[in-house]
This record gives sequence, structure tokens and C-alpha cells, in this order.
Amino acid sequence: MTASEVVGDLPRRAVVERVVETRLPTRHGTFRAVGYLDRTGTEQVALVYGDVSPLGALTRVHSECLTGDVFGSTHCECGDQLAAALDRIVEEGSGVLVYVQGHEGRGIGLLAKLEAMRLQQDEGLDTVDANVAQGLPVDARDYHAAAGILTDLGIRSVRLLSNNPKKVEQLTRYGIRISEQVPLLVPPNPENLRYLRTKAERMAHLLPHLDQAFAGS
Ligand SMILES: Nc1nc2c(ncn2[C@@H]2O[C@H](COP(=O)(O)OP(=O)(O)OP(=O)(O)O)[C@@H](O)[C@H]2O)c(=O)[nH]1
Ligand SMILES: [Zn+2]
Repeated sequence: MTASEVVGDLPRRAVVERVVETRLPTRHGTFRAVGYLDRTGTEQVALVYGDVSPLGALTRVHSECLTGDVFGSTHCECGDQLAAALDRIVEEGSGVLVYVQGHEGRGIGLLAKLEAMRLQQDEGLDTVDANVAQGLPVDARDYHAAAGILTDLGIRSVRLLSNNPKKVEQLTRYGIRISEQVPLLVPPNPENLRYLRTKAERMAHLLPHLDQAFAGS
């Protein structure tokens, strides 16, 4: 990537192309779905609710997770976070959720994520080492397209619904100012306690609500 392509350094040419917009009624509320193509040719979508402020918009940048978001897997907390984020945005009266395709499995893809889950179940590895054991990065996600979408929507700073400081760093790198990191905590379950503990201990995720759950584990 050349310097002129980095949004945060200089937004000289579009990093995403806005292709389509439509009303999207959901069980959470009625959003505007805005569809994009990013530079890799990947289809992306943002759900926009209400009149979004350019400064301090309540925003969720959600990494795709087929197993959690669609199948309701309890291995991770993605599905619950997705629903909670949409509810929070509707309660707030405005906000945006960018659903990032290409982020599956923290960027390693669906099949490698399934293998990582198998390694956690069968070999006792944690979620970090299960990527490393496959010769893959712990986190391969790129936030260029997500930042480009927010910029296209006229958003300059966000209150980011996330527990992950690295997400804040990455969006900042691409020119999105984070005015506040808003916790997006959902109740843990017996299937994901260890997984969440690893995220807190090895990936610096801010998950203070686990302390109480760990006391009993
Ligand atoms: N490699 C791998 N990816 C996983 C695993 N479990 C969930 N994921 C993926 O992790 C991604 C979500 O990343 P997380 O680290 O859970 O959370 P985050 O999005 O960085 O942080 P928050 O904004 O706080 O939700 C999704 O794309 C999931 O598919 C796993 O065991 N291994
Ligand atoms: Zn998940």
C-alpha cells in the first residue's frame, strides 16, 4: 500500500465505492442499509439509523462471524454483541453498524477459524495459540474499508462500541477519531468463559465483567 492510499494519512481517493442504499426493517428497528464494494472487491454493508452526527456517532464496527452471528454459536459472544449493538443504536436514536466482511475468524477465514475451534476443543489450545499453530497471524484484520465507509458516511469521530483497544488503534490509524470507547459487554456462558479469559489476558480486551464470573469458575 502506498502512503497516498492510507485514509488516515491522506484521503486522496475513495477506498470504498457506494453501490446501493435501501430501507432495511429489522427486529431491532428500521435501518438504512448502505452497500459498498471495497478495493479488494469485497461487498460491505453499513446499517445507518436516524440522523447520524459527524462527531461522536455511536458506532459498531462488527467483524463478521458466521458461527456466532448467524448460527448463534456460544463459542464466542459475537451474536449477542451484534444484537446488543443494534439495540443500543436504536435506543440512542442514531448510529451506525459497519458489518465487516473479510474479518471472519479475526481475518483468517471461516475454515481456519473452524480448525482453530477444533484445536481449542481437541488439543486444549487457547484462541491465540490455535491461530499460531496453523502458521497464521493472531489477528489479521484490516480496518481500511471500515474507516473508508465511515468517512463516506460523513463521520469524522465516533463513540465506538467495542472492548478491543486494538480496534481503536486501527481505526485511528485510518483517520477515524475515537471520542470514546463504549464497552459492549454481554453475559458470558460456560462455553465461552475460557475463551473470553484468553481475550482479556492475551489480547488486552477490556472485559471487567468477567471477574465475577471467574470467581465462581
Ligand atoms: N481465529 C479465531 N477467530 C475467532 C474465534 N472465535 C471468534 N473468532 C472471530 O473473532 C472475530 C471477533 O473478534 P473478537 O476478538 O471476538 O472481538 P473484537 O471484534 O476484536 O472486539 P469487540 O469489538 O470487543 O467485539 C470474529 O470475526 C469471529 O469470527 C476463534 O476461536 N479463533
Ligand atoms: Zn464470533
